[in-house]
Amino acid sequence: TENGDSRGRSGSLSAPPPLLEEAVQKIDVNPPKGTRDFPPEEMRLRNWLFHNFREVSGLYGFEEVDFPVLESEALFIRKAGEEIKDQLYCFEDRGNRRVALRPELTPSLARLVIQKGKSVPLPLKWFAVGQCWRYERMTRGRRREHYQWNMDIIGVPEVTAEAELISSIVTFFKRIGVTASDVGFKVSSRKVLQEVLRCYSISENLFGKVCIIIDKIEKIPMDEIKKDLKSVGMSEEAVEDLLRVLSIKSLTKLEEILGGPGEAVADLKQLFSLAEKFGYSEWIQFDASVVRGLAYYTGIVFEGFDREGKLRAICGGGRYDRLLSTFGGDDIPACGFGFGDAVIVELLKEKGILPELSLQVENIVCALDGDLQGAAATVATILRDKGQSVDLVLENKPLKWVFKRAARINAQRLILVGNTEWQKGMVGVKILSSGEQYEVKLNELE
Ligand SMILES: CC(=O)Nc1cnc2ccccc2c1
Repeated sequence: TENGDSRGRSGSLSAPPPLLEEAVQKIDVNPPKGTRDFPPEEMRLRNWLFHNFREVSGLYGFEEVDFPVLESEALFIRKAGEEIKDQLYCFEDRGNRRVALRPELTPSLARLVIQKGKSVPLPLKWFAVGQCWRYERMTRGRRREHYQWNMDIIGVPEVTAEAELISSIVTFFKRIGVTASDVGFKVSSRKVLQEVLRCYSISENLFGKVCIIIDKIEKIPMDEIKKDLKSVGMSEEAVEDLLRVLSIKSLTKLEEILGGPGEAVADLKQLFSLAEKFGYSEWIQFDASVVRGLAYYTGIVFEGFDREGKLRAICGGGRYDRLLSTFGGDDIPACGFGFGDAVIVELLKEKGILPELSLQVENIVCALDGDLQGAAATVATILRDKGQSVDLVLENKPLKWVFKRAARINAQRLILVGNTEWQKGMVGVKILSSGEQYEVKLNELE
């Protein structure tokens, strides 16, 4: 304040405290249920994770895209009974439009591909990192938002696309110190399911529903799975046969049971041979029980799991060749994956390999007395113009306070602007790690 009194306007005894227009009731300083704030430490970890997402995407030649968090509800209305649909964070906006906070990114990506149409030559390799939402009854105390890294290849029907995507996730894991003994990928194909259902002449439109029921195999009791499968129209025999096929863990066995080489086995054989060439064979295994909980997958599906079996799926994805056509687009083949920001952090904590990320400022600059505040600002600007980070002390503080702050912000150097030095066009420098102290001409400071 003008009179230099740091007590603020109502400091002086004469004037009464300013009347508040309305009594401000204490607001809840916590974020809404199921959501998170990102204070500096958490934000450093999130930035580190997203930086690795982006670096890997770049290594694979993918381009970043983004979409609104708010989408038309119609994008996510699917009739296969997915959990993601009955947890849709949807509402009617002031224009009476049915809208939703996106629960996943793939439908938005499909919408953008169709919108771009012929103007973007295929194949497309796009990635996105975006916040996704769900409205869960808080009974389960689970989060209502998380960030997902998605990578998608649009316009490639061959299994080389899925092999490339899995390779990119392996690269990501290796970058952050996660190995093939920590995690693996269970890989299967929904064509396995298709071939079994076809033997029982079960209609295609049941396909999505059956997948969603099977995805719950490890989450609900087996007799409930059987009941659900019968309730969508499968016979006792069909259910038994399907469950037997789903327990298969070897491709050779699968080929026997399916009575010969079909598309499913051919795709999977090609994927496993490509995995060999990419050098990630030890990371993947065939597991017929993997179907994933999204109705639109049509072929290869995969999910990253922790080998100790303590955590939920780390990531998941697969081929979705029909999604674009269900949105009225052309019949364009596509595949992709989603990688959430929650389980991976739990895994890193479990493995004790969370990165040490601290704030690192190169300089802290402070004026040794009040009338040198301007000079300190000049010094800060000189350093900043050279690309050096500076924490400029903005008030008249005792040196003890400055040293304490320098330690807290992990400053490498303390630049002291004092009268005697300033008169000679110099500043004091103290290297905080070694304690070494010297004076330097302002124009020689680098
Ligand atoms: C472990 C976790 O936080 N999962 C999570 C959290 N929020 C979501 C929000 C939308 C869709 C899926 C979600 C999944």
